[in-house]
Amino acid sequence: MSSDQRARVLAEHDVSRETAAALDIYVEQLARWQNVKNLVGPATLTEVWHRHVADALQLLALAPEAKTWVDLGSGAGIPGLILAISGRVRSGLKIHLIESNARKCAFLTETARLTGAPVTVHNARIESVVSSLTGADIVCARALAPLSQLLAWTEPLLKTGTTGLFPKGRDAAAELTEADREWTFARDLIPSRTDSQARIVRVTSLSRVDP
Ligand SMILES: C[S@@+](CC[C@H](N)C(=O)[O-])C[C@H]1O[C@@H](n2cnc3c(N)ncnc32)[C@H](O)[C@@H]1O
Repeated sequence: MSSDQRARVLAEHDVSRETAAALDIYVEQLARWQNVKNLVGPATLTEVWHRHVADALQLLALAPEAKTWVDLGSGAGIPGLILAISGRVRSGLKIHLIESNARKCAFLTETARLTGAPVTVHNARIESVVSSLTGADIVCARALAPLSQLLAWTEPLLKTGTTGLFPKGRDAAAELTEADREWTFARDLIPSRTDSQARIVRVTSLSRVDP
């Protein structure tokens, strides 16, 4: 991992020294657990600041007032745990991390404890807990499922006022076309700051297309 990359990401996102220290703990933990638990694609570890930290931080800037977040399929905490570490000084911030894999949940719980990140880790399947989280300001998910599946999982939230922020790669347009067959929703396509081909799809006001 290059220290240039770290410095660039911290400067671009105006990260305080305290938050940088907490993000360092996250990166160290990721490397330590990766040796035995294989949490992220091994090739991405050398670019963790750009591929994972910066990719997550750009979401926080899109919803600066949001207090309650839900991150689906958190894996190694991307984006949810990184957001919680970075926003932990914001009063009232709470991020729910939903992850079905127990060893990933152990990583999330331990790293949240070490960094003071305000998270609740749900070692559960999305479909069994998401309905209990209505009222959240934001629901997000990276690298989990096509948009139509994300909308199906998050329907209870997105039809009751929650905003969806879904980072997508170059297939965003095709995923929107597919989702439009079943769903009606307002959307913005926000250019990603980490990949010129990628988009963050912001979704509000979801309802099912009338049969
Ligand atoms: C490809 S990984 C992506 C992890 C992370 N969001 C990222 O961007 O690196 C997808 C994660 O979602 C979890 N997952 C998949 N289906 C799930 C479900 N129905 N409920 C909860 N977690 C799920 C998997 O265990 C895995 O950790």
